[in-house]
Amino acid sequence: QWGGACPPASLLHKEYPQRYSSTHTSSNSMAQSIKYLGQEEAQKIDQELFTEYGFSVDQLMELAGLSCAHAISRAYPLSSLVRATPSLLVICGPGNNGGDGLVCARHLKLFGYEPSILYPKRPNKPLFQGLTTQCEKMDIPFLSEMPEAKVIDQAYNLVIDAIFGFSFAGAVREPFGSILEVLKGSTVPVASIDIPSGWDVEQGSPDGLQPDMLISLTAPKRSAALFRGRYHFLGGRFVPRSLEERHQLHLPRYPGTDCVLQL
Ligand SMILES: NC(=O)C1=CN([C@@H]2O[C@H](COP(=O)(O)OP(=O)(O)OC[C@H]3O[C@@H](n4cnc5c(N)ncnc54)[C@H](OP(=O)(O)O)[C@@H]3O)[C@@H](O)[C@H]2O)[C@@H](O)CC1
Ligand SMILES: [K+]
Repeated sequence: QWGGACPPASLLHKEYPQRYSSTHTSSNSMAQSIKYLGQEEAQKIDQELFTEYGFSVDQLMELAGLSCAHAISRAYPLSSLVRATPSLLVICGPGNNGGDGLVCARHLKLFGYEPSILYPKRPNKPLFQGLTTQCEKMDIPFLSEMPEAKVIDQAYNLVIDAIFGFSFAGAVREPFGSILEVLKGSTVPVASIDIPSGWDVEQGSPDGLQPDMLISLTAPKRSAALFRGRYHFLGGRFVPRSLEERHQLHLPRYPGTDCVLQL
């Protein structure tokens, strides 16, 4: 099922009723196709948000990370956790996906969870240094190394995968290759931010990580059509309508004031 050059077209679109749309020209009962983005288009939209629309990275990262925390607390409410403490392991990579993970960890702490962070490759930029300090000041522990799979199984309710996002390419380099191998050997559910890490953004990965949850930011990427976990959420409710229309994203309408939506 993964071997072709591209996932079958039938997998790239899903039908969603436009229940909350007030401006769409079709009737409320008509279904609309959400677009699954290629890597280049995802990066182009990202750039347009900054250059044309005047957003800053930290603004969108805050909204993205906040929406991930909301989605996670919907799928795994505190009352549903199996361990005695509401412990979470958040693994952050070297790019903006890792930044989303730091923001998400901070909000989850405010929601009552007990996150710990593994952040093995830290960019030397004020944005990431600030996000790290905020987590430290909120008593979120930073681990010095990746725990073994059996330790993860005993200690944590959920792993949040904020290792790679839509700029990932090529074979996974260390230390992330070993980290992903450990995760594959663990039985704790994984919630992936934007892309299951290690997956090709468009083609997925047949023997890669198989997360229980995927939170697609802005719009799902093509590989999301191959996601087989229980929870697929859309987050990042910051896309201006004109940008959505230019790229024909056909986003489903978020309910009320919610910043996430289950697909
Ligand atoms: N508009 C939106 O939707 C918004 C999106 N946002 C978020 O940003 C994410 C995209 O962020 P991004 O562009 O910084 O890329 P991302 O994938 O995190 O990291 C790339 C880094 O990983 C590394 N690396 C790459 N390949 C590798 C390999 N094979 N093996 C090992 N390492 C590898 C490489 O680092 P290097 O090793 O070169 O230092 C590179 O710098 C997006 O998915 C979403 O989560 C929100 O924050 C804001 C609004
Ligand atoms: K990820």
